[in-house]
Amino acid sequence: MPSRVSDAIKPHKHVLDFTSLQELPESHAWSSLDSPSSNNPPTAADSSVSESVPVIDLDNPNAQELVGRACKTWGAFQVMNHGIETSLLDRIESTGKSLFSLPTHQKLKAARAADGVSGYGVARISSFFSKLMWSEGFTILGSPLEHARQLWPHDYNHFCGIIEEYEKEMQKLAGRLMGLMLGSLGIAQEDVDWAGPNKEGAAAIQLNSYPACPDPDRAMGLAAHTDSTLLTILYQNNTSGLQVLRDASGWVTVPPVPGALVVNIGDLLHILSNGSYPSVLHRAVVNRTQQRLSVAYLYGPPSNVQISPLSKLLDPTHPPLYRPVTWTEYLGAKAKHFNEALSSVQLCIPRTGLVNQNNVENRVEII
Ligand SMILES: C=C1C[C@]23C[C@@]1(O)CC[C@H]2[C@@]12CCC[C@@](C)(C(=O)O1)[C@H]2[C@@H]3C(=O)O
Ligand SMILES: O=C(O)CCC(=O)C(=O)O
Ligand SMILES: [Fe+2]
Repeated sequence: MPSRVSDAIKPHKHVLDFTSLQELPESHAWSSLDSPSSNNPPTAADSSVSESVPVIDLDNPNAQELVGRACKTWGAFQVMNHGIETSLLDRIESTGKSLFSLPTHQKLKAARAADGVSGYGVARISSFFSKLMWSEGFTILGSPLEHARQLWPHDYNHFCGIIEEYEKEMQKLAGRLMGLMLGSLGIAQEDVDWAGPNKEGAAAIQLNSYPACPDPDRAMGLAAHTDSTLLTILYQNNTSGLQVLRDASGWVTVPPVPGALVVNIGDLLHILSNGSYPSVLHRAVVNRTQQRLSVAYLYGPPSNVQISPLSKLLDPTHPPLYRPVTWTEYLGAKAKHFNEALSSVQLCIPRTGLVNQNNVENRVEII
């Protein structure tokens, strides 16, 4: 076991053997100078907030209306009766745990390539910060087979089987949630050609592990970000850590609710809804005693589809606020501009807030 911080960091430029550390290394100690204020670790004031993200029963006949309200006001909610078997959630949790408990040298055999998306490594948003995050992740885009073979040369099918089943079930749930979200905007899912029944979106799975941390108040599990997705479905184990930013209340913890899944709005739904359903800034904080595990299902449109504000939501007083983008193009903008990506695809808005009513083509004009 390494006794010095430098030894614990050595195996790979940015991956720590977290278990060997008794104190927080400087490389992982966040202060207000290291990040914009919205990224600061929580303060005592944050935990005094009483409001919390809505928990919606999908069997409730008013589910669509409740989803719409949550999307408008929170950008996130939790769902119950979502149709995903508890045993599948248990299996994804335990396979995630077994992945992250492999020795560091073994995990590094499946390291994400510098120009790649899939594989093991630190949070990809790390490059935007001077300090490192107290977490490790494993991203799956497409088949996990090659990486699974490197992690478990004799037993890779077990992992691949669980991932395949998880993807299939999550794809169904994501389609159902898209239907509710579009319905709550007054739009039939069938009217959006790439979102109709039997159409499959694209998706990635992100397994996150946040080890117990010797100095949680100065560490950051995953810094504040929005997802580039239409929507993200997050399974979190029974340890809290996820927080969403609510303008009036600051950072609000999304407590683990047994059997529930967290849903959050990503930037592409923000664009599609012309800003009616804003993507939500969220982050993960860490704690002193327990490892936390989360699994994000990042759901987007088929990669070649151009996403732009839905025409039914537009009129001369509601001009399109964003230009069309594909998911691939938007991920490029995110990699370059990070949390400024959404503004990078924003169209000019009238300075007066008024639009020339005679402009029948919905072109935005500054008057
Ligand atoms: C499809 C994707 C969304 C994502 C980038 C990725 O290519 C795969 C990982 C995703 C993730 C998960 C953690 C937070 C996030 C911002 C990141 O750095 O990697 C998201 C990306 C995203 O939504 O932009
Ligand atoms: O672990 C969490 O609670 C958040 C994870 C997350 O935001 C992500 O993977 O995009
Ligand atoms: Fe996220």
